[in-house]
Amino acid sequence: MQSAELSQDSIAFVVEPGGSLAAQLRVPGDKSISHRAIIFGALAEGITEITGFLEGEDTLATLQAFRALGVNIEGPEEGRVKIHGVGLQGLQAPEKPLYLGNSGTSMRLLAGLFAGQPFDITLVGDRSLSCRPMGRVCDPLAQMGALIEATAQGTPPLHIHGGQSLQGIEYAMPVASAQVKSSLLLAGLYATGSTCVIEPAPTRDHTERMLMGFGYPVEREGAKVCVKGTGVLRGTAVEVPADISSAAFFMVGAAISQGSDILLEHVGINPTRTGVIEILGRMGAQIEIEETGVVGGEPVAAIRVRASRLQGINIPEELVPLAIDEFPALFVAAACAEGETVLTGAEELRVKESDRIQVMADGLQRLGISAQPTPDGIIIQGGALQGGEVHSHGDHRCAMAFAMAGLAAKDTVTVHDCANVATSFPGFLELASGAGLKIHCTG
Ligand SMILES: O=C(O)C1=C[C@@H](OP(=O)(O)O)[C@@H](O)[C@H](O)C1
Ligand SMILES: C=C(OP(=O)(O)O)C(=O)O
Repeated sequence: MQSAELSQDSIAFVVEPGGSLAAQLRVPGDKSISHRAIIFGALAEGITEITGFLEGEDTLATLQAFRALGVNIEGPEEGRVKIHGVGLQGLQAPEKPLYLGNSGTSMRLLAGLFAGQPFDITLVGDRSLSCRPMGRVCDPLAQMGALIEATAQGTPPLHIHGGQSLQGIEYAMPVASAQVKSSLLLAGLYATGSTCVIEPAPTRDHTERMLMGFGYPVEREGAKVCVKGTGVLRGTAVEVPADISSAAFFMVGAAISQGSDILLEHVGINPTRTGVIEILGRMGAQIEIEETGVVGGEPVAAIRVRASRLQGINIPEELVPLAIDEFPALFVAAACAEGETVLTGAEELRVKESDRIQVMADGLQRLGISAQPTPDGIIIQGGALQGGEVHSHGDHRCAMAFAMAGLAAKDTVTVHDCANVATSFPGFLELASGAGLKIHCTG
């Protein structure tokens, strides 16, 4: 698991100009849903069978964490995972600290779950995860009675002291974060009374949907979602749709390159995730959506995107949480659009796997685009992309966004530090190259 970190800086993507995307393809499984399927499958009574599981480093970190807690998990094999659930009280103390790699979702969700266990656990991460803020979960968890120590800066490692009795709280989140919401709901499974989270804006609701899919009661009233610590999870089948966050690179790539026409199959289009479709649509992208059903409580669709003439826009702030992971790709769309694109209200992007505003602004500038970072967003003037060397700073989403920029660039684009693409999108290079991106890898 640590090999990606050690090999960082050594893997670069090289994208030659002149490519376009023409293919019908399915990107890997949804990362958020895959994490949650492992967590709830482990906590359920009986067997859970997952199909379409994302075999990326982040979700494998969650899977390994539960193996270390004594849960028997078979697979993954071609996206199939079988979990022998141990029930809410069945986890066992791990022998050593749990390494969660690059995965903020694993660290924050598991902090909530482990706050309610009878034993101590330490959670550690890679260099990037070790710089990310954990106070946003540790503070409200402490209000519930949890005992968690972080560094003086509020960053990992987290030392979680077991054996605390948790009480439900009503918590109004200062940031719109599905990770914080989910962390508290997980702690709420072990708390007395109701645990309620109030969202300042809608965030992805996979936790709520999946809890209900496992037969656990969840109450929602407007912006407030509550659980009580008296339920039971029942093992079930979970089919994971393709990840709209991974599909987003192909949507943008097709929109910005002449002659492109791409069909993305079986993509999850949960309305709390579709900001990227809305934003690209407002920019003038030719997008067709054909809803094809509902799997595991999540709507899915085939998404077709063709080469488009994009216009710069002011991105409405209410769309920010609904497209939070897609902004690196959307910045590339903005760089290829006519006129100015302005993003505000997105300071959260500064505390992801990298400071995504700065990293993308630096890279786009190196490719000849005017990209002006602001404290909570960016102002991008569309223009002619040149070739050049850019750095992803170990951030998978920045790496894949820059790779797609190569479709519209006049010359070769080299993207450094791409090993972490495997955290969310194993096989990206092969899939993108098969679709028509002239990409290869060095190192
Ligand atoms: O709950 C989740 O699965 C996620 C929530 C989002 O983070 P925040 O909750 O910090 O916005 C997102 O950026 C992350 O990739 C996955
Ligand atoms: C922010 C992301 O993930 P995480 O917070 O789980 O590291 C992401 O995948 O873009």
